Amino acid sequence: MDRIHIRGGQRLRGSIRIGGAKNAALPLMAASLLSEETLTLSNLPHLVDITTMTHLLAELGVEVGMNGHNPNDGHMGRVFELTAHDVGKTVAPYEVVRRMRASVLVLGPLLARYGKGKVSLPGGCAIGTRPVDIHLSALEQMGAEIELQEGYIMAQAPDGLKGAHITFPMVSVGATENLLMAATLAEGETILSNSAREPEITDLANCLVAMGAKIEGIGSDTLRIQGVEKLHAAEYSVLPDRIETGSYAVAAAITGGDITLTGTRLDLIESVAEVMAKCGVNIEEVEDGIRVWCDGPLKGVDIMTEPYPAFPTDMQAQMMVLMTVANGASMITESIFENRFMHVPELSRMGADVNVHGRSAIVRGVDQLSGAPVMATDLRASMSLVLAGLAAEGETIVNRVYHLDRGYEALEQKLSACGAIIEREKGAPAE
Ligand SMILES: CC(=O)N[C@H]1[C@@H](OP(=O)(O)OP(=O)(O)OC[C@H]2O[C@@H](n3ccc(=O)[nH]c3=O)[C@H](O)[C@@H]2O)O[C@H](CO)[C@@H](O)[C@@H]1O
Ligand SMILES: C=C(OP(=O)(O)O)C(=O)O
Repeated sequence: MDRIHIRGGQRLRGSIRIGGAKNAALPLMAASLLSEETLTLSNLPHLVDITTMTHLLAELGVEVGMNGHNPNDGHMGRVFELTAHDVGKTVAPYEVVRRMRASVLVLGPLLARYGKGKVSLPGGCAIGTRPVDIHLSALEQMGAEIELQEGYIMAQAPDGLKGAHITFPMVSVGATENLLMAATLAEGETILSNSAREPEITDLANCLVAMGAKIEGIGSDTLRIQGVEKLHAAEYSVLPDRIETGSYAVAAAITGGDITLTGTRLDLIESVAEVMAKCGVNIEEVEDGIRVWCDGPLKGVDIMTEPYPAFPTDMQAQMMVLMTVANGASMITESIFENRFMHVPELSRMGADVNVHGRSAIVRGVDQLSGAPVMATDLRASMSLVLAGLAAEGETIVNRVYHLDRGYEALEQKLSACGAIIEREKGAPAE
């Protein structure tokens, strides 16, 4: 199992290229199941989750052509050509789904295209129970018959999916994506009210439109979809990763550094930039990206995670680390997931002063974090430990790096190019 060694205390300076968004790329790849023609996706990031989705799609009979980079794209990401010939394979097995919850996003497309799908229940994970009840009951409202058997979702719609007016009982990114994809090929009109509005959903909707789908209300919480008979070939470039952008923005701030993040956009991280500005961090838009620098003291700011456009839960752990070295106290409230403070005990081992009370954490800033061996528990918690390590005095060793590889491409290379002392130890003995 790999580990990451970091020697903290370097001011990071330089430039980091932001990759395509993992959380946009995964649904976009699933969307290839909706058409027998080729979906060409560019700016795909180099991540384990993308490999996992590739394996799942191959399992479902999708031909995946990997075409290297697109020189005209302006991005460094990979280009995949995904062709879902009409092979009718409809089983997403446990062995793949257990590695990545986003696998459940194949269910809507399978039902819409083939009228059936058998997808392993994803189960919970370190950050919460994460049920898929909202996905299932919404698909039922479109005429799907669904049973749970031996850990699998067995779904069928022998007469095809029918348009429906669905009001989601709570905002769910995955349920909005699954239903949006399903509705593109359903009979008649579907209205999705109380939809999630994350930029990754807008990206999916825009790609579906490029494939011939009829969607109105893109970017709003009400999506109106007129089902069509078939979708066709399209080419689409994945939007920049706003969470990778925010994470490296924190790296610049916490080290008193100055980093230009290229291939990304300020409007994607507005709520994060707002918090950072209140905290005393400088952020400005530059050509092809943003510049983040910090040359003064940091100030504690309160944060509440909520659905987009509010502050994203996927930036909560990283922002908490910034607060651990800011002046004063901050209250961080996590309203999306019930168990997303797993990084707190590890940060405390590095000298942070954080107290968790239910869904809120009180962070009291300290002068200096100190390096320690720590254990990563989930993707963003892992990044928070890397960020803490960059600011800490001495050496930090982050164990269980496989979480990071799900969501951060070339992490050590990107950070060391800005002066970080960071190294991966390959195949360290199991902890
Ligand atoms: C691959 C991907 O894009 N992952 C993102 C997606 O996850 P994901 O799509 O799983 O997150 P959701 O928006 O669905 O979850 C939000 C909340 O709704 C609950 N819920 C969700 C569905 C359901 O059927 N029943 C239910 O109770 C969840 O447990 C959670 O408490 O959005 C999250 C919230 O922005 C992000 O943290 C994840 O990084
Ligand atoms: C929680 C995340 O991902 P997933 O939904 O794939 O677990 C994340 O990207 O922070």
